[in-house]
Amino acid sequence: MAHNKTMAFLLPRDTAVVAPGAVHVPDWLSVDRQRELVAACRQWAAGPVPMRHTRMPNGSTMSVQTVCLGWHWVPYRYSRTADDVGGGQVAEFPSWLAELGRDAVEAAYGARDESYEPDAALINFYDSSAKMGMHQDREEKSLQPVVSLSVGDSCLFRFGNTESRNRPWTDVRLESGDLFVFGDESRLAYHGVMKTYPGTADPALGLEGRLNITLRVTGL
Ligand SMILES: O=C(O)CCC(=O)C(=O)O
Ligand SMILES: [Fe+2]
Repeated sequence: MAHNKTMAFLLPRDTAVVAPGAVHVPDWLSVDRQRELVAACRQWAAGPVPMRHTRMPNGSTMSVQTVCLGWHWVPYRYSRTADDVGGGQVAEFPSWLAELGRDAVEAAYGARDESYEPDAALINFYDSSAKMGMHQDREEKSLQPVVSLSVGDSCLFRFGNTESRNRPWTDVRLESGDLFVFGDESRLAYHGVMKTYPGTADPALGLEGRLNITLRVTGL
């Protein structure tokens, strides 16, 4: 009762193992790093392949807008050229981003793995109404962990199980600067973004909406 709920944002959030191999590391990225990522995402979104709403096999489009690095993802495969958006060559996967991925895996699992070499990134932009349904990241031939970085508006991230898109799941609020890594037994767990919380981003980021960057090892 004495606890003042309105002050809850001042409390540091703890690292949490959400499921075996699935780790949430709050506030992992410094604000400077977040600003650098926002700038990088703006560049990637500008080309050579433009950011777009991915078209699904049934003809609908995703509410999220996406641009890829290294390999272009279309449901449900990777390719080197963006055949659904002009056919351009996908931008290179930068070595600094792979290094950030190794740092992320180390932060989540407590052990460094120099052999972790992500070669594909999906840059997702969520406007105030965008979300992403429960799905598995399973187009990769490798079961190396997926690294997820969040910048901008907070979101309600749902992390489920490997069997189906249904319960049990754990709801996690991902905030700007948070890291989420899922590998090992959780690598093929269903997950999704139920909603974002518009206007929760730090104004210092100069970003309206939410950016999420996932790093993957395609094994291709
Ligand atoms: O935006 C997120 O936090 C998750 C993105 C995601 O699951 C994906 O790109 O496959
Ligand atoms: Fe995913």
